[in-house]
Amino acid sequence: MQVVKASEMKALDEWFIKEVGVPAEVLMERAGLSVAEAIFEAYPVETYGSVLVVCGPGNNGGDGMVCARHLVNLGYEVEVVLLAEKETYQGEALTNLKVLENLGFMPEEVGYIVEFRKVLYDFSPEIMVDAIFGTGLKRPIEGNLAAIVEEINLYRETRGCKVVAVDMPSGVCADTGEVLGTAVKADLTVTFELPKVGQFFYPGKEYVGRLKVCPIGFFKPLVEKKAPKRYLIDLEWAKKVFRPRKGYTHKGLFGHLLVLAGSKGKSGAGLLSALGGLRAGAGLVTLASTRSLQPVYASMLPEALTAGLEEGPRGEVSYANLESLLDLCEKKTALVVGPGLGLGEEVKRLFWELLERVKVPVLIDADGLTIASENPERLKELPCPKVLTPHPGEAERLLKISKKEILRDPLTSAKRLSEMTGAVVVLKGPHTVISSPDGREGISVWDVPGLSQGGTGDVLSGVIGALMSQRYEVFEAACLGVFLHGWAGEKLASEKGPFGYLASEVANKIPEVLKEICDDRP
Ligand SMILES: NC(=O)C1=CN([C@@H]2O[C@H](COP(=O)(O)OP(=O)(O)OC[C@H]3O[C@@H](n4cnc5c(N)ncnc54)[C@H](O)[C@@H]3O)[C@@H](O)[C@H]2O)[C@H](O)CC1
Ligand SMILES: [K+]
Repeated sequence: MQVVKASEMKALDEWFIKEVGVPAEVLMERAGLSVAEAIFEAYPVETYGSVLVVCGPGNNGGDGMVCARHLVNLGYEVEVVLLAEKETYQGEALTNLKVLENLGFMPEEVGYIVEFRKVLYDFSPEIMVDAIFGTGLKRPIEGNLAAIVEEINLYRETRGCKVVAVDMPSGVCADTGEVLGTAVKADLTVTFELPKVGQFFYPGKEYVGRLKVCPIGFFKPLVEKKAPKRYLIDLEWAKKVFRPRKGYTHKGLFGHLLVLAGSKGKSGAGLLSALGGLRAGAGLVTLASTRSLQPVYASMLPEALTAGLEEGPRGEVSYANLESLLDLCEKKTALVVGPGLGLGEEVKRLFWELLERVKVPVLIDADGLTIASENPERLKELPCPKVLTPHPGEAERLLKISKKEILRDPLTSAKRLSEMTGAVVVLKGPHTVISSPDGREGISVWDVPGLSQGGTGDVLSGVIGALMSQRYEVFEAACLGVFLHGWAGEKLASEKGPFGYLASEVANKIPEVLKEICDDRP
């Protein structure tokens, strides 16, 4: 399923109306009806009999008006208030206002908070429908409208009223998830045709409640073609991309991942990366590090091959290893560089000269990203396909913008970094985003707080590296790796608790996730 921004949805809307010829009234009718049906399913009329529909000045309000009359048909007691003067309504919203009036509804204009409060507390609804703003929100909500939004939230808080948002919780930016001024806190958001980017990112995500995506009459094959190549990385997406294993197989078919990692005092990261690689199905994993770490790695992870390299100052791999490392890369099908690698001058020189000459896909993580951040544009000149897996702090150093700005709009930040480096960028966080230089984007369906702890990023680098070594196309390898890793974390959270599980447990959970993808195939 694709995920859209306001302008992209509007373009799709206009195209279906103007080019394909679906009347706007039909779309609004389907939209309003889908909200009424979602309410009927979630909040049975026997328990939640009365509904106050709060309509804004535009088509979001129009959806609310359609919803109102369908709720009456479903048995609810319904009142409608307009937060704009009747004269302001146009197009299909005006059509539906007139329909309401012809049906005997007398929607009250309540532009002021005192008027709104009077209607609200006289009627005391069990449900409120937020049809104030949708994807047309242009600026922060202020003045009386803000006071009304706050009153809706207070009433919901104190009276246990259920709030159902039409398309977007009013006040949440559909493109970023920012709260513009203030926002309605919904229990359920019914959005149309495709989910909106802002429904996945904080703080807006907290206002969405349960998200339900409802078709309103677009033609699916054309939507997939016309909508942007920004995908929700969920089980449906993963099942399409994942390649189950046939009967006859041998390890050579599943690639050989080389992990270049580790230095004195920073040994765990390499181990976790290699473990992630093995758990995600790499045929072979070689963990290359300093000679002094090699026996440690060999004893702790016997399933991995190990390579001991010359040790330079600071207990890091020395520059002298360049040629032997290039030989080591010969028969490999993917490379992970960076976990615990160190930041000494020799490592930096080795990092750049190695990557200028390897041809296999390379994933750069951790210290590799710190080294790259000294000259991120230089990454673009590297011949190999690249994946970067920064967390917001590493992205801050690479993009030279604040973490706050990065988190304000993760998708745009990841896109900028991808354009700058020519790499697929995995910007980690709640709903990790993935951006490819060719414009494709992914938003992970997983929001797993327990994954934000030391070592889980190392595991992810190995998981994605393993998929790259199995010859998945790098964008798909990145998205699929993020999906598997997130699902493993989600499972641990539901089995063990919200946090406290170990990075190695996340790696060890991957096979169970792979099984479910295979079992679950249609
Ligand atoms: N294909 C679809 O997805 C369909 C969506 N529908 C609904 O249409 C809205 C978008 O409608 P639009 O008229 O463009 O905007 P809104 O109703 O969201 O906003 C109304 C209007 O409000 C003004 N405005 C914006 N911000 C503020 C502010 N802070 N304060 C005051 N006024 C503000 C601005 O002029 C807006 O135009 C979509 O969400 C769906 O609910 C269709 O009904 C069916 C097809
Ligand atoms: K709304």
